[in-house]
Amino acid sequence: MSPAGTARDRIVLRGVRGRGFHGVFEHERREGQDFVVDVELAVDLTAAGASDDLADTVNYGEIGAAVLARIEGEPQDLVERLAELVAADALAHAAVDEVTVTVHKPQAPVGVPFDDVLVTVVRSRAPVPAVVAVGANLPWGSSGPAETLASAVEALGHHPALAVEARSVVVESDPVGGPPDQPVFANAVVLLRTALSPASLLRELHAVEAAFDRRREVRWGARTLDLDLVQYGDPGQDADVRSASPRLTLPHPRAHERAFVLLPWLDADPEARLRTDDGVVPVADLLARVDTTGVRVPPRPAVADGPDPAPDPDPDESEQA
Ligand SMILES: Nc1ncnc2c1ncn2[C@@H]1O[C@H](COP(=O)(O)OP(=O)(O)OP(=O)(O)O)[C@@H](O)[C@H]1O
Ligand SMILES: Nc1nc2c(c(=O)[nH]1)N=C(CO)CN2
Repeated sequence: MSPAGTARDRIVLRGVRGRGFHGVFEHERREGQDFVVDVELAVDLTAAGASDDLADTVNYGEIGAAVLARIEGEPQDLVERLAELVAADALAHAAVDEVTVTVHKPQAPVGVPFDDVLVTVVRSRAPVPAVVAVGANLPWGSSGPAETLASAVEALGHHPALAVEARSVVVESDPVGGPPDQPVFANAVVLLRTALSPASLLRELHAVEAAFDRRREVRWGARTLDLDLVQYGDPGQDADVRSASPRLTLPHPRAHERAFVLLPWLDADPEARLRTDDGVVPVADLLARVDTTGVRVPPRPAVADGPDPAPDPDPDESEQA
């Protein structure tokens, strides 16, 4: 059974054939032979089925071209290695949750009559860090925005495919953009770890929004809950996913200029870094560049109960003394 949140739909490309120079023996490296590759991708096809838009799925032509480039590319000793490289290429697509790759080597030097020799690898994603910005400025039932954020983070923590690693302080922030006269926002940032693909993670975030009655009527309008995927993967290791698709843009295109994201993010992770047009920049530096006047951090609760502080001297009495 697929792990929770992992796509059950499939895109299958069979029999991509090319001449390669992979193999352990010198004559294989010199003369080359045919390699045939099958690829099966686990991708959620719901959005593409509804929109009829190629941007909502994985283009099998791109997958085929990448497979052929690997077959014809740098020679590897083992078909296992070739399969591993094809699998890694497929998992670089933001919509792919899992991949199964079979490499056939029908002219392999087996030494006996045979039909085919093949290896199959099944690869899913290793868990990676992801950063989610949460916001709310409408009540949800009897719950105020800050309470809703706490419940939403709890819901994320209960998801079997998500681990909540840290959560920030909840800040109060003046609305940025959107219709005038909106209520103030509660904003926070959550650090997750997940093996879901970016596309599946966004789908699960949307499901949590829907559970809190999120409605999309006006751009940047008031909302009971908003969950934005700010970053997927670690840019410090050059291992973050970049995507220009309007359905899922990564990193989030406005995070670097939003004090209501940067300030709580720095609270949750003082070492945080974000990829921007200027490269990978510490969030502390980005925060220093933006206007933070509309974002208010609640006072920290006292560490321990102690005696009440001495009252301020009454100014009238001091004057009389
Ligand atoms: N990184 C991302 N995180 C969340 N949604 C994204 C992202 N990139 C693209 N989107 C798309 O943006 C669309 C609008 O999302 P949403 O209604 O949450 O926007 P918003 O929160 O009002 O505005 P903003 O994107 O400026 O935060 C969604 O349908 C989603 O597919
Ligand atoms: N203060 C504040 N302003 C916003 C927010 C938000 O979460 N907080 N979200 C927006 C769209 O996501 C637009 N404007």
